[in-house]
Amino acid sequence: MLRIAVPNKGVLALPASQMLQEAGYRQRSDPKDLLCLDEANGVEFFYLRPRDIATYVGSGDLDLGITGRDLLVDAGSPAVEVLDLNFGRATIRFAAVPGSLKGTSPADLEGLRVATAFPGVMERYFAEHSVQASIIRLDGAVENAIRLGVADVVADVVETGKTLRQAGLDVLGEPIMKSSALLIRRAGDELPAGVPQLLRRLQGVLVARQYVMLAYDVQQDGLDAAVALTPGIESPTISKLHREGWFAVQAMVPQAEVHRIMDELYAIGARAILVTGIHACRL
Ligand SMILES: Nc1ncnc2c1ncn2[C@@H]1O[C@H](COP(=O)(O)OP(=O)(O)OP(=O)(O)O)[C@@H](O)[C@H]1O
Ligand SMILES: O=P(O)(O)OC[C@H]1O[C@H](OP(=O)(O)OP(=O)(O)O)[C@H](O)[C@@H]1O
Ligand SMILES: [Mg+2]
Repeated sequence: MLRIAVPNKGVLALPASQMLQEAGYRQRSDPKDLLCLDEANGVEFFYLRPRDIATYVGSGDLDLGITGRDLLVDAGSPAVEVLDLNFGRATIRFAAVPGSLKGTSPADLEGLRVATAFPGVMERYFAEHSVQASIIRLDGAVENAIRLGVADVVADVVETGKTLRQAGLDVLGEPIMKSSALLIRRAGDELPAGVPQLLRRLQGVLVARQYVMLAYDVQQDGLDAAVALTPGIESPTISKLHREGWFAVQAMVPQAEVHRIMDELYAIGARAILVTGIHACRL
């Protein structure tokens, strides 16, 4: 039985469970449940704080886990990324009252007090940049630390930047790190049986979310140009229409580009251009 840690609360909890469900796994029906057995797939899911997940996986007590890259680095536990799950995207950034620091380079933080919920990430960062700063470890609402006189600078999660703006702070310099939700496992261990199938399923969900299926009709003289616009993954499917000289084409295209591609197909004479979603796939 594969044992997998899933965030029980916070911003990663819902998208993690949704992704597992889309991959065909059973998930808890009650948000208070801390365990869910998916007997049919041979997996047991444990719902844990995302901050603790790397610890359980690094110790080998659980086979796999879903957590943020920043939380994995912060834990300093011997766990590594298996797959980027493409949700929970955020950055960790420095922020301060505008004009309160000498500059925005790492050296400008020398001797300052930095409040953060990511002390492990910050220790690594300061060691790499040979900067001596004092790290004030807080649990949350870190932006308040400057106003309250506890710190000169904060290092916190920034997604939209709204929280910082509302606190009257400006980001400083480049992001300290970019994070997203990852599937992680213990470093150095062989992958347990059942993991390759789980990976194929999750990759199937990632692809299904990023691609759509495009179908259209085009005449013989536009076919080469149309195929160049929609090369698909292997190659597009082309079938003859009943009407002489016309063809039907089907290909997967990236969702983000579908409207540009439809415009260009239309311009070269393609018609009856239809887009449909993909629910799941194995490539
Ligand atoms: N807007 C966001 N706020 C906080 N964390 C975010 C956000 N977007 C993505 N994340 C990621 O989510 C993870 C933090 O999840 P966690 O559940 O600990 O935070 P939370 O949702 O702020 O919960 P809590 O504040 O109750 O601890 C990190 O990996 C972080 O990078
Ligand atoms: O850039 P934004 O989109 O504003 O999001 C980032 C903010 O959201 C999170 O706070 P949360 O609401 O989880 O409170 P917390 O600080 O108590 O964890 C995070 O710690 C940042 O403060
Ligand atoms: Mg938070």
